[in-house]
Amino acid sequence: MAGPPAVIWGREVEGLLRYRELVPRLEEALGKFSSRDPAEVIQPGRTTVPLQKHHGFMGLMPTYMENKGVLCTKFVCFYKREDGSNLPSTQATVVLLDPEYGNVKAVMDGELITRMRTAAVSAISAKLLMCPEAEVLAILGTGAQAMSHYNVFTEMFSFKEVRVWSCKGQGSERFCRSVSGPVTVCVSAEEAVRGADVIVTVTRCTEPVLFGQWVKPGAHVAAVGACRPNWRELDDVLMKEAVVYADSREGALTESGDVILSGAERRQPCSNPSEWEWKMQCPAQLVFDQWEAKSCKS
Ligand SMILES: NC(=O)C1=CN([C@@H]2O[C@H](COP(=O)(O)OP(=O)(O)OC[C@H]3O[C@@H](n4cnc5c(N)ncnc54)[C@H](O)[C@@H]3O)[C@@H](O)[C@H]2O)C=CC1
Ligand SMILES: O=C(O)C1=NCCCC1
Repeated sequence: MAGPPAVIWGREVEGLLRYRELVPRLEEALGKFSSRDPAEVIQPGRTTVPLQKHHGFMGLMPTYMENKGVLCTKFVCFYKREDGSNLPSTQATVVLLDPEYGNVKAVMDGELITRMRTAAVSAISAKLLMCPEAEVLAILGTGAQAMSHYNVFTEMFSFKEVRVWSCKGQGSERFCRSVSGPVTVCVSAEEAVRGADVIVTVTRCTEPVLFGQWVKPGAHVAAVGACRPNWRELDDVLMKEAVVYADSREGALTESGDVILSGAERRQPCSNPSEWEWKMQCPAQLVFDQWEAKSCKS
């Protein structure tokens, strides 16, 4: 009989995860996912259950990597409510199973894993797509994702300035206290993004906060927050002007309100894969993984 699963919670996860190890692992996993070889990665689109009464959703995210012998699933709950709760608006649990017998090997707190995984994937997209001379990073949002994005982007790249903005200044003070480097707090999203080389959108808004007319040509946008088909962070102008990339065409077309509602033109998969084999190209330059979007305005 299999022994009880290891339980890896909070601080223990914190002590184990480092971007310098996570980023190369994720790059490898993204490459395998893009190869569409079922022995490498099987990752169906996520199943999402609305928690209407609580203004939230539960997503079930299973993955199997046969060659690596990894079978796992994440359960993630995310909420839109503003009830003053101290609990994070995104909570997750990761369950690791033995693929041979199905017994549970480990149960892990997935909150930090979600924060770090998401930010690391945005940073990987920037590594591949942003202009190498990028100097200014702008982050829209000041919550958990904003902090993890600040951490990995400043660890991996040398920006001269990092700007941050949040709706009604919410959370800006806490953000500045929590991050370990310099940051400029902006009074409007426009002020934050004008002239920025890299823009990260990590808000919980459902209407556009980032407008194409503010974004400088060649800027790289990692649009993370609008992960429901009726949520937006980017306006139609940006979506139509940029070039859109996705590593899961299906995921982007099922979950990304920015892709679905903007009516951005869809082209056939490109035949010149870079390090990842991008599966979708649109006139705007946006990268979408199953749960997020990144863009580069051409
Ligand atoms: N693509 C992905 O893989 C992931 C996406 N997300 C999504 O990213 C977003 C941010 O997540 P967290 O940082 O964990 O949330 P959070 O609750 O910690 O932070 C949300 C931020 O958005 C701001 N905000 C809320 N309403 C706004 C509005 N109307 N306009 C502008 N700003 C507004 C808040 O002031 C706060 O700064 C959420 O929508 C979440 O669902 C989260 C994790 C992974
Ligand atoms: O982990 C993810 O992927 C999430 N996507 C949407 C919002 C919650 C977390």
